[in-house]
Amino acid sequence: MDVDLIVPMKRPTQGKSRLRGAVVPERHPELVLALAYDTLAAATSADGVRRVLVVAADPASVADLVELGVEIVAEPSRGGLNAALLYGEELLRRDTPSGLVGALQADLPALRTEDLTAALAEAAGGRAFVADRQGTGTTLLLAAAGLPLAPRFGEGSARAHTASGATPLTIAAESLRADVDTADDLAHVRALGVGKRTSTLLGTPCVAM
Ligand SMILES: Nc1nc2c(ncn2[C@@H]2O[C@H](COP(=O)(O)OP(=O)(O)OP(=O)(O)O)[C@@H](O)[C@H]2O)c(=O)[nH]1
Ligand SMILES: C=C(OP(=O)(O)O)C(=O)O
Repeated sequence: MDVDLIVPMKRPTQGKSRLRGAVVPERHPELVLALAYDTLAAATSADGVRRVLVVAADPASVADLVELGVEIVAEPSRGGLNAALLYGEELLRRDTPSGLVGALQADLPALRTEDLTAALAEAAGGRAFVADRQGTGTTLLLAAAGLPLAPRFGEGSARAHTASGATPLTIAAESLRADVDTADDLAHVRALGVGKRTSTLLGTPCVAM
């Protein structure tokens, strides 16, 4: 069964504050959008992914992403990241009550379709997550078919997801663990090879998808 993914996004002017200074200040929102664009370009092309729903603090500011075939909805209130994910889950479940849903971070610009597909295969319909390369955060959380996602994103989310009974996936999936929060993370994904938008913005070689 294919998965429907929820991708949360703040306003690009406000997101990725730890990355400020990586590009000149007026291009910061463009960088945040480029990271998301490349993440979603891979996610929408991956085998095993059916729908991608972006839950945005400000849909107009991320409207460019529509050309990738994603749907964009406004988060209902300022409840934070997990509230935005729960809202996305509610919408997806309304359409497909017994389907598979997952939450994917929007800051994985080196994401390769095969890493995402491999993670979905290892999860095999169970509640599972992929920790970031530091082992503390979460880049992908998958619900068991028809059961709650129960997102616990935020600091130390890998531990919180384990404590809540989710299975940590063990595949290498390097590109799926390479989230970009800091300048060090950005250097890491540049070495792995980022997608087209981020590559063009930063002037690095592009990953072959
Ligand atoms: N819709 C929505 N998305 C959020 C919210 N908080 C965080 N996100 C998104 O969740 C993802 C993970 O958040 P972080 O990796 O901490 O990113 P961030 O908050 O932009 O980064 P920092 O400012 O450096 O903490 C990013 O894609 C954010 O845009 C929220 O309140 N609403
Ligand atoms: C919100 C999270 O993202 P980050 O650690 O990238 O801020 C998380 O990993 O739960």
